[in-house]
This record gives sequence, C-alpha cells and structure tokens, in this order.
Amino acid sequence: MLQVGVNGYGTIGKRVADAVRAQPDMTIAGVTKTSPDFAAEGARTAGYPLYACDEESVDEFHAAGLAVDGTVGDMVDASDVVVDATPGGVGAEYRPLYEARDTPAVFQGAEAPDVAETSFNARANFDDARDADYVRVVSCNTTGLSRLLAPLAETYGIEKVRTTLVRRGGDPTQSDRGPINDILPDPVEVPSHHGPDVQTIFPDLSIDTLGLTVPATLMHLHSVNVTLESTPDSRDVCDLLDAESRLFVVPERSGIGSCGQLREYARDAGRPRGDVWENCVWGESITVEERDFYCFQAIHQEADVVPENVDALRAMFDMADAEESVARTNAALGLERDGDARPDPRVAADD
Ligand SMILES: NC(=O)C1=CN([C@@H]2O[C@H](COP(=O)(O)OP(=O)(O)OC[C@H]3O[C@@H](n4cnc5c(N)ncnc54)[C@H](OP(=O)(O)O)[C@@H]3O)[C@@H](O)[C@H]2O)C=CC1
Ligand SMILES: O=C(OP(=O)(O)O)[C@H](O)COP(=O)(O)O
Repeated sequence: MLQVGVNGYGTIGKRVADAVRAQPDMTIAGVTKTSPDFAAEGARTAGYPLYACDEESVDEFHAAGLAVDGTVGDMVDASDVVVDATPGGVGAEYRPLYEARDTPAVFQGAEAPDVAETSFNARANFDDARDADYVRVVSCNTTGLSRLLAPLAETYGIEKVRTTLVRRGGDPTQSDRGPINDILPDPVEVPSHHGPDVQTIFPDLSIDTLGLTVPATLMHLHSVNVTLESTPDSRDVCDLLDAESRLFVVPERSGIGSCGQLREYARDAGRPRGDVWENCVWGESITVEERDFYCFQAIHQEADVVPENVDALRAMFDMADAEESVARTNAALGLERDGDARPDPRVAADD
C-alpha cells in the first residue's frame, strides 16, 4: 500500500484524500491543516491522521480540543509521497522540505510548471510522469482542455485551437471572491495563461485562449473551436468523445441545459459532495463544419483534477500503465460508464 500524505486539506486536498482512500493500492498517511476549523474536525471524523502546519499551530489545535499527530515534517516522514494541495506558490516553498526527506510530491495547477519535472494529465501524457519524483497536475481548466484535445489530436490531428473560458468567480466556500454583479475580462491579456499551460502537456500545439470571470461558483464553461487536419462527421466525433471515460457527452434527452442541472445530476447519482469528475460536453453542441470542430464543455473546478492526482501517483511509482490506472481510479470512485447509467448521447429527446 502506497502511503500518501496530503499537505493542505482544502477544496482539492480533502477530495484527493477521499479519492486516495477509496483506491485498493494506496492509503492516507495523514493530512495537514493550518487551523483547527470545521475541516480539521472533518479530517479527524474521517479518521485521517491530522498534522498541524507548524509547532505554533499545534498549540492552537490542542486549545481547540483537537489532537494532532505532529507537524508537516512528521507527516512527510510517515509518507511514501506527498500530494501538495496548498495554495499557489506555497507548494514551491515546501519542495525543499520534501527533498530534504527524500520524499516525492505531486503539486497542483497554480504552481509554476518548473516546480516539477513534468506537468501531468492522465489521458495525454501519463508516461511522462513514470518514475518522476516531482509532478504537477495541471489546473482544472487545463485538465479539462487536455482531456478533450487528446482524442481529437490522436484521431484527426489538430491545426489550431481557439477557446474562450468562462471562469467561475470562486468556489462555493470562497465568500470573499467575486465578482457578485459583473463580468470581467480575466485575465485581460490575450492569450490567457491557459494556452501556455496546455502546452506544458502538448508542447507542439497551436492554441489561443481567452478568459473571463462571471458571478458563479458551480463550474467553468468552455467555448471550444478546434481546426482539425481532417474532416470527420459530427456523429463520428460525438462517438469518439463519448468513448472517453472522463468525458460525459451530455445527451439532449437528459434535459440537462445548465451547470446547475449537471451538479444536481451528480447529487442525484449520490456522488460525494455532488462532484463531477468528468468534463461535461453538450452533445448537441458537437458540430463539425469542414475542418472546424465546435463544442461547449463544463468543468467542475473542485473535482476534475481529483482522479488525475490518483493517476499521477501510480505513474510516479510505476504501479500501473495509463489504461489500467485510469480504469482502477474510475472503478474505485464510481466513475464507470455502466455504474452511473448515463444515457446514450446519440439518442435525441424525440427518438
Ligand atoms: N479550487 C479549485 O478550483 C482548484 C484548485 N486547484 C489548485 O489546487 C491548489 C489548492 O487549491 P484549493 O484546494 O482550492 O485551495 P484551498 O485554499 O481550498 O486549500 C488550501 C489548503 O492549504 C492549506 N494551507 C495554506 N497554507 C498552508 C501552509 N503554509 N502549510 C500547509 N498548508 C497550508 C490550507 O489550510 P487551512 O484551511 O487550514 O488554512 C488549506 O487547507 C492550488 O494550486 C489550486 O490552483 C486546482 C484545480 C481547481
Ligand atoms: O485554482 C483555480 O482557480 P483559481 O486560481 O481562480 O482559484 C482553478 O484551477 C482554475 O484556475 P485557472 O483558471 O487559472 O485554470
């Protein structure tokens, strides 16, 4: 069993911890918190060994009646590998501590790419992380784009990608973020940072991205145009995408027309926290005109990178190949095609 420590038990860290614990070949050695709040209590209730970020906060945890097993360094000592899910930039500050203890680590998307030996997406470049000590799982938006572009590139070839990313203003817990009544070019520079980030996965890809931020917390929504190197039929592309385990091609007959309905669909299916681990590509939006492919896809920012972190661990420790790891992760999470009885996207509402 691979012993995994999670440094930073926030939005991503707590989900990664639960996903790791669900796997047959890895377990949680511990999680860290800076403050003894409800999430720290939740970690204790979940049965995770809990560590404070430093000696000062150990006292705070004890004063709050929460037992801790030590500090971050103690957790690293108890771990074969750390998933660092601290806020952007903090992970890079921790890398020397991981190195000093000879402990590999997985970093997240807000870290600069050079925090790690390679950036990672299970569908696109699993093998690049094989035997690496430091790996960075790309951001939720970059993960979503990589999953969509990989099958298109392999099957049809890609000449150029143009994408507008409608970004959620914050996560549901982030009441200090916004906007609350506005629409922002964000970042205002063109291209946005997402294109270069996708190029950390597909180095030779020609891609332009624009970002804007809206008052929503549910999901990001991408408007995608890809100029292909061949001229497939829209139905063939729909079938190609539908065959991908982490792409949910939303069928017309499902009546799902919004991000809110996607999240409700996940809650109805009993998904933990109502998480949507897959990209959600609206089937009706999949259109090919000559060599131009178009679609809308929604990305649940709190969830899509979670299975990717699990696969990154397997790649680093050579525990499975890409196909086997993705299948194992999906099965353990309940992200399987048959398991969630998702309707066939090719069956229209009036068929
Ligand atoms: N939220 C999102 O939409 C997505 C985020 N990511 C990436 O994941 C990473 C984490 O983001 P997210 O989970 O949203 O962030 P959160 O703010 O939700 O969680 C960060 C966690 O790190 C802890 N922390 C803060 N400072 C330290 C420190 N010095 N030492 C140890 N722990 C610390 C916090 O502890 P405490 O709570 O006690 O303060 C908190 O538990 C970022 O790189 C982000 O870009 C990737 C995809 C999507
Ligand atoms: O951490 C994230 O968003 P945030 O930095 O806006 O909180 C998500 O991964 C999205 O980031 P991105 O829009 O820079 O890809």
